[in-house]
Amino acid sequence: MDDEERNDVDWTPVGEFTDIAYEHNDGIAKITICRPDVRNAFRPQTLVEISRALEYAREDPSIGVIILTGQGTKAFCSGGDQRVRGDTGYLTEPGTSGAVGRFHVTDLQVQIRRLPKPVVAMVAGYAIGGGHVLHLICDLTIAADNARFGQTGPRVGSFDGGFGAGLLAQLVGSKKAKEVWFLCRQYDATQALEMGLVNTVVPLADLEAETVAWCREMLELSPFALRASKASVHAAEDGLAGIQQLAHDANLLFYGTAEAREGREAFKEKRRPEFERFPRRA
Ligand SMILES: CC(C)(COP(=O)(O)OP(=O)(O)OC[C@H]1O[C@@H](n2cnc3c(N)ncnc32)[C@H](O)[C@@H]1OP(=O)(O)O)[C@@H](O)C(=O)NCCC(=O)NCCSC(=O)CCC(=O)c1ccccc1C(=O)O
Repeated sequence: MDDEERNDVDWTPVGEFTDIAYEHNDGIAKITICRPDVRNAFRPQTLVEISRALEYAREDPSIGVIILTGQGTKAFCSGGDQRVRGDTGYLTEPGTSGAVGRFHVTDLQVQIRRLPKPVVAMVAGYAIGGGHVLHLICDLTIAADNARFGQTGPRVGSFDGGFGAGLLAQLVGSKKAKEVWFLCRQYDATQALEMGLVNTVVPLADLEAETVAWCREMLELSPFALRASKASVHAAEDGLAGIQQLAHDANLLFYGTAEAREGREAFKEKRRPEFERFPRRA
């Protein structure tokens, strides 16, 4: 199978992008990093575009699940594009005197983590460095049998003390996470499955069909229960930010009750709310 032979679904492209493709089909959005010449390394533009696409998918009520992937079969993503790395972070206009860089990926990681719809990493080939962290952040990972995983930070002068270390340690244990970061080895798909890094490993030829099948299974389920399940898993892990997400989701539901509506209507009608009509539940 060559690089262009992975499409099993009749995807509809949406929007104008340079570094990614945004497509959808029947409730599923697919975001593809399209920089295969650099193993789908991301530059700031790539991350800004992924962020925009995630926002489209979030706001589109017909979308229930989002797939994040890389173009071709050689890589999901090889992390930050080292050619545009400057002394102040990653640069939007390298070579411009006084250009100030930053880590655009910081906000993107949080966006994926907080996104109230499941995000599935569909990994063929390398998920390396910041690309490995991207798959870690996704809610599920479906790996092709040619997938290879690893961090390279200490080799290239970088580290990720946020989700890249913490989430990894939660998934594979502290000793193994240190091994991943300290030795910068690569792990094949079978090892990744044994470590708990991925949900399943499938033949490369079946990757998209299998990922879409997982997505369709989720689309059969209650969207709000999926949203609350994601927030519930993160509630303890993400501290107050995790509790905030779950609590605000609970408030979303509360808004639909007669009790909450009474508060809103009483305010608008400039009268005392009649909360005594509602039970003080045991
Ligand atoms: C991914 C490889 C293992 C693939 O190897 P191989 O198949 O043999 O292909 P190559 O011949 O090596 O590569 C082909 C071609 O692509 C170019 N390329 C590959 N990766 C990158 C990259 N990341 N940036 C720029 N260019 C890349 C490569 O140079 C070749 O180009 P030619 O012109 O054809 O020579 C292997 O390629 C590899 O190991 N790549 C580097 C992986 C890496 O070190 N990535 C960067 C890690 S650091 C990072 O991702 C920063 C992320 C981040 O933003 C961050 C933010 C906040 C806190 C922490 C972090 C963090 O560090 O994660």
